[in-house]
Amino acid sequence: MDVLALEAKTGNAGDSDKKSSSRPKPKPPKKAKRIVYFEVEIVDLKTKEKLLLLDKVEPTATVLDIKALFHKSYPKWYPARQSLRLDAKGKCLRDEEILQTLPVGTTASFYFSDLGPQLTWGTVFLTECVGPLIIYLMFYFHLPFIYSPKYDFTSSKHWVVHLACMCHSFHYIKRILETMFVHRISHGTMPLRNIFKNCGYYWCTAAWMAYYINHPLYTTPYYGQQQVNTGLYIFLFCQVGNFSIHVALRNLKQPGSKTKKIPYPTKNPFTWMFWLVSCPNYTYELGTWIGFTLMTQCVPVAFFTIVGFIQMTVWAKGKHYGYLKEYRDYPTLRSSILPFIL
Ligand SMILES: CCCCCCCCCCCCCCC/C=C/C(=O)SCCNC(=O)CCNC(=O)[C@H](O)C(C)(C)COP(=O)(O)OP(=O)(O)OC[C@H]1O[C@@H](n2cnc3c(N)ncnc32)[C@H](O)[C@@H]1OP(=O)(O)O
Ligand SMILES: NC(=O)C1=CN([C@@H]2O[C@H](COP(=O)(O)OP(=O)(O)OC[C@H]3O[C@@H](n4cnc5c(N)ncnc54)[C@H](OP(=O)(O)O)[C@@H]3O)[C@@H](O)[C@H]2O)C=CC1
Repeated sequence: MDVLALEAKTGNAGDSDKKSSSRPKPKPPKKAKRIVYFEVEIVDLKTKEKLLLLDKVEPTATVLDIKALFHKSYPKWYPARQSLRLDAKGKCLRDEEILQTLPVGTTASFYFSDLGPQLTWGTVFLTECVGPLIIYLMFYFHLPFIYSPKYDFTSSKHWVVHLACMCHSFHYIKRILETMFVHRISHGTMPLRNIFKNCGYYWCTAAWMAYYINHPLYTTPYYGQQQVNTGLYIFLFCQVGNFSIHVALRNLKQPGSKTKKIPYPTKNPFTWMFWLVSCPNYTYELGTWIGFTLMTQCVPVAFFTIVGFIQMTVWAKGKHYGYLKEYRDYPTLRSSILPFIL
């Protein structure tokens, strides 16, 4: 059907200057344009066993189309679970790549590997953020069986404890809303194991932080109100900064698009950090937790800040080197996460 449609277009274009002649000349017979179909072989990456041979694949088929055809023969491997590569040691092909633009002849071999069970990104983000929100509040309200029974449902006498609860809740509500309304995430899914890693980290550290901050014997910061206020200002400043970067990153993509671009500062001064670092959202996230550590003066919060910083540094470096590799005109002043340092 595609062939016919193509021919009809070509035929019409040629006819346009013949319209002026009084006696219509007989049309030349249409030349059938031959589609060169591809033969696609799918081989198991580990065992090198041939799993499937697709013998008449359209050249315009995408990697996702091939995954769908493979899924028909192997129902347990739905497309999001499949990784296809051209080279056993190469990178996974992206779903939107087109067969005829790949560096293959008309016979293509793909190496298949199973990525394991997958979850949507939204599910993971929401689960990892709703948990800390609820867990923290359970400690804040002194639910039974957490502290001594005489403290059940009592309220702390320290203003900083209430402020910390507001800040913590605000942070996770912001992340939930951003997941729902701001981020345009391009990966459809991520490995199921991530939910255990991420939720284990977020939920356990939230409980650990909340236990100490809301403890009836909690000691307020050493430098008093001045320290709390400084921490609060840093926290709020960085929350606005982090949100501004998320909006700037969102605006780089059209809805539904997966195309990434070099992010640049916008009119919003909080995005000017893009002059100095590749991932200012991580820089602001770090600042948020430094502010919270200062405000609460609590060791588990400092631990959470350090682990998050290490993880974000690893990701930021990966993204930074990815930008440098992909874009020759990438701004050279930028570091990964900490201006001029890291
Ligand atoms: C008191 C108690 C304290 C407890 C403390 C515990 C401490 C433990 C420390 C743990 C720290 C954890 C910190 C987590 C902080 C989380 C913060 C967040 O909320 S961020 C938001 C959530 N984001 C993430 O979780 C990021 C997850 N992303 C990924 O994992 C990867 O992006 C990806 C695996 C989904 C894709 O990787 P990518 O680099 O984009 O793709 P590549 O093509 O380069 O592939 C690399 C490698 O991964 C394999 N892969 C790709 N896609 C998948 C997939 N969907 N499922 C499974 N595997 C996938 C691919 O095949 C490659 O494998 P390889 O063998 O190298 O070929
Ligand atoms: N406290 C902690 O320990 C941690 C907290 N976080 C928080 O979670 C937030 C989200 O984290 P994470 O998902 O890793 O952030 P990313 O910066 O990887 O992604 C955020 C969004 O921006 C998009 N994006 C990123 N770069 C580009 C680009 N060049 N062009 C177009 N779109 C782009 C992403 O799309 P795509 O899907 O295409 O990548 C995604 O939708 C962080 O900003 C931070 O606030 C994150 C890690 C650890």
